[in-house]
Amino acid sequence: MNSYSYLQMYQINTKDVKSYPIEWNKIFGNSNKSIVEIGFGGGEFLVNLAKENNNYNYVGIETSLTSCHKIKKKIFLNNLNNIQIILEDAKFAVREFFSDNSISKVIVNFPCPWPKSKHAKNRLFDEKFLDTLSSVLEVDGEVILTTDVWTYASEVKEKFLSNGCFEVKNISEIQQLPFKTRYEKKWENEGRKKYLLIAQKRCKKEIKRLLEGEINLPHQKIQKMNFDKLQSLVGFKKSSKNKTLVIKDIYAKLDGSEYLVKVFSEDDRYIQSYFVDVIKIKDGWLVKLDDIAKAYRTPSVKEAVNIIAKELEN
Ligand SMILES: C[S@@+](CC[C@H](N)C(=O)[O-])C[C@H]1O[C@@H](n2cnc3c(N)ncnc32)[C@H](O)[C@@H]1O
Repeated sequence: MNSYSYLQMYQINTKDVKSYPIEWNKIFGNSNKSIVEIGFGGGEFLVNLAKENNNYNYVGIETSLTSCHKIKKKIFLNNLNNIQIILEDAKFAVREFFSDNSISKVIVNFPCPWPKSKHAKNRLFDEKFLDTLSSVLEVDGEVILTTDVWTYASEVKEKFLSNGCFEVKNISEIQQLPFKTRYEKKWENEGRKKYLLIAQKRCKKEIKRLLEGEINLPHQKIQKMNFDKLQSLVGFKKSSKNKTLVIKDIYAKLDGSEYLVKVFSEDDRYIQSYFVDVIKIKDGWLVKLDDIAKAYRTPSVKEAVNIIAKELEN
């Protein structure tokens, strides 16, 4: 193996999964429960945890590609087979990729508290995410949060209490984490204190997932294309309660046999940008989600394919 081959390993390509939620026990080849770390940063905590206790499967979720590269190197150097990582927003990933009652612990070390109200939408622990946690954690499963901001710990505690499905077991100052993280060091150097909050699941809320079961490539066939409509699709916008889609642009193949429609869409605050392909076939046109620039087949993505087909049908 050359020195960078590990970059192809340990990461689930979540857009290529055949059905959701992901069957983690098949991936790990055992029946262990999962421990999930959100925002693992340099990966120090998750890698040491996985080294110490082999009775769990460990899944790390990050939005930073650099962090994913860093942890993969550590997993490889430690020869661990009990960690997989996901490059994705944790609010989406925890809800869509984990089944009910399947996680033992969710660990979050030093998340950004996003204190300004204009950034509130970036905060991890919102009402919907707490509902997700109540669903995916096993009974008595725990959320373990470490933060350097006391007001943040107190706010999150209040959110857990008002959710009604959690008992807050602990909220206190701690001296150190079992394994030091990069941000723990950083805040220690600045003389900041550390606080630990543990919330334990007591009951479960029903949640609605966007991706569930087998996900087929959305497609529609049309007999005859209205070429005037094709041009006017740019700028098309449709919004409903939890879905928005906007057609941004259209690219054509020189011989006119294929068009790529660039779409932005949003489901429940999860934004995706992708292409819908309109291709000439023997007896008409095929409108389908382009399978190269991958997108999750969420309700708004399926709707985009249907709307484009309907608008273009002559
Ligand atoms: C302040 S750093 C803490 C990193 C690490 N836990 C530590 O203690 O050193 C927060 C990390 O969370 C990640 N992050 C932020 N929002 C996220 C989200 N919605 N889903 C997954 N990771 C997220 C960031 O990329 C960043 O690496």
